[in-house]
Amino acid sequence: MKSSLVILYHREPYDEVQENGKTIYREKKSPNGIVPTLKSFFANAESSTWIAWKQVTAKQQEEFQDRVTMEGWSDEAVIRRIPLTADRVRNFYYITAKEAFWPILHSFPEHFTYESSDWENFTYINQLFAEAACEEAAEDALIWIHDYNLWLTPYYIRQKMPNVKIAFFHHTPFPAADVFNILHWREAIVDSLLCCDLCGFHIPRYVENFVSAARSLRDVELVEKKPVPEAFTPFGTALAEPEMTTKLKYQGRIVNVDAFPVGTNPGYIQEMVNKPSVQERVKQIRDDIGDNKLIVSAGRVDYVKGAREMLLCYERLLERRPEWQGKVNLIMTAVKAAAGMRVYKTAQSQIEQLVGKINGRFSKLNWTPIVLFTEPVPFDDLMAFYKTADIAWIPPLRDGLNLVAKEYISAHAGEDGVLILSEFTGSAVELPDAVLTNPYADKHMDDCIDLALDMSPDEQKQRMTKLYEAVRRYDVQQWANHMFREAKAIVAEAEEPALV
Ligand SMILES: Nc1ncnc2c1ncn2[C@@H]1O[C@H](COP(=O)(O)OP(=O)(O)O[C@H]2O[C@H](CO)[C@@H](O)[C@H](O)[C@H]2O)[C@@H](O)[C@H]1O
Ligand SMILES: O=P(O)(O)OC[C@H](O)CO
Repeated sequence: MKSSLVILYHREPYDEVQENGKTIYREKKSPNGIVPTLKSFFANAESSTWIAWKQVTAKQQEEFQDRVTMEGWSDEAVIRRIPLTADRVRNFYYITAKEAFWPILHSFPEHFTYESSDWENFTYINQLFAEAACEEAAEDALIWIHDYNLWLTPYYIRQKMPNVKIAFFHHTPFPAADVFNILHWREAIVDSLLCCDLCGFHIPRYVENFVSAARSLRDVELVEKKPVPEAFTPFGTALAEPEMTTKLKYQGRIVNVDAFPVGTNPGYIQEMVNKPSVQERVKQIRDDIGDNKLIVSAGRVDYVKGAREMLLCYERLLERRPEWQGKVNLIMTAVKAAAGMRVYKTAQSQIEQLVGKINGRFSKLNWTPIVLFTEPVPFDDLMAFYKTADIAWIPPLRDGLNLVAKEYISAHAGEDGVLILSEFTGSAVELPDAVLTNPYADKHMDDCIDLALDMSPDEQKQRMTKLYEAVRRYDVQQWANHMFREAKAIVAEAEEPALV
């Protein structure tokens, strides 16, 4: 049976492990916010397919099962796997995506490496995804593609299925045109994105960046521009935009562009936080640290995440305000996206060295300033950290959105807590009641941690109530609904008789 919804995301929605000679599918452990987001509505969807790659050996390839279903999910939710050799995965994901595209997307051109990239392999794998999508999709299906790893799939799909609906969502930032255009393959990428019916981004700034990149390379007509929706800050912060393009025209086709930031699931997070096992963990942590202030900083190891800037600021805090020595604890998670990525080695050793230095310098027999986790933390523990923490410190130099901010807010349900959030995360333009910080400015970082540590319970509640409202108003279901609504509107638009 063909699917009415086909999702393309490069990762599979589960970890496949062998236990006692049997294949077991387990919840993913990696610190990736996209898989749980997509899974939350895919698992119950009717006639849907998720397409991902799967690394295989030559032997595994012989008896490879390309379509699987998950226990507890709808039988009509199928996972279609594309078998790839280790070499292809390495060149596609570890190198071309992470060493060439990632630094450009996050405006770190100094990390961009052209020589090692394998564009041919990238194109080939994108073609495989496109072919699989066309095999799975019904004529009137919606094909929803996620992230830059699959930048070229819209082009190949459009060639085979000229009338199918294609939507693309960017989970990362989209950089300014002068940074994007460093990519040698920029025309092919833009041509492919212009084959979509809808190109979605987290925030208006990324939409505008995409539009200016597209217009710098192709003769694209700007059809419609509007003031940004109320949910976004229109001015006054680093990523604010007052207006946003909503429609482009290229080679006779309309390309809708839009900003709809991914949401979290506040109800589920509340349920998790209130579980007896999590409550017990919260109590344990509190018993361990007493009245100390607890700061949590959760995320993956990445030079874009601002871990170095945060650690240096924390060190300055302990120097500047020695009264906090022994009175504050920082729990930090810095987990690799996948094992063996050379691009993150420096970032990881920098974090480990700095943590070692700060702990070595300030620890007392009964107090260690930082506890660092470099392995994935079980979800229950993460929830307990969020709930216990007086402060969540989220300092990225760049981040598409940042779901940890929304998860922390949800865990506190508008009651208490302080969120320090970098202005360079997409979520900053949705969450103006956070303590917005500029991780490029030491003094500003210092002022923000002081403000957070000294904030009165009244001010905490006032800010967190508004933050919780924002997170609940636009949760993960709203995000998916937004997308499906737009897809429907596209059909209606296409079916409207032409004006004569
Ligand atoms: N130590 C740990 N162990 C286990 N899990 C952990 C963990 N630390 C964090 N996590 C979890 O991992 C997720 C990370 O979320 P992010 O928003 O940072 O997304 P991510 O970087 O995967 O991807 C991208 O997609 C998302 C969603 O679109 C964007 O917010 C983001 O900017 C973009 O890079 C969170 O859900 C968090 O709970
Ligand atoms: O590195 P991954 O596989 O966790 O994926 C990265 C996301 O797609 C970033 O937006």
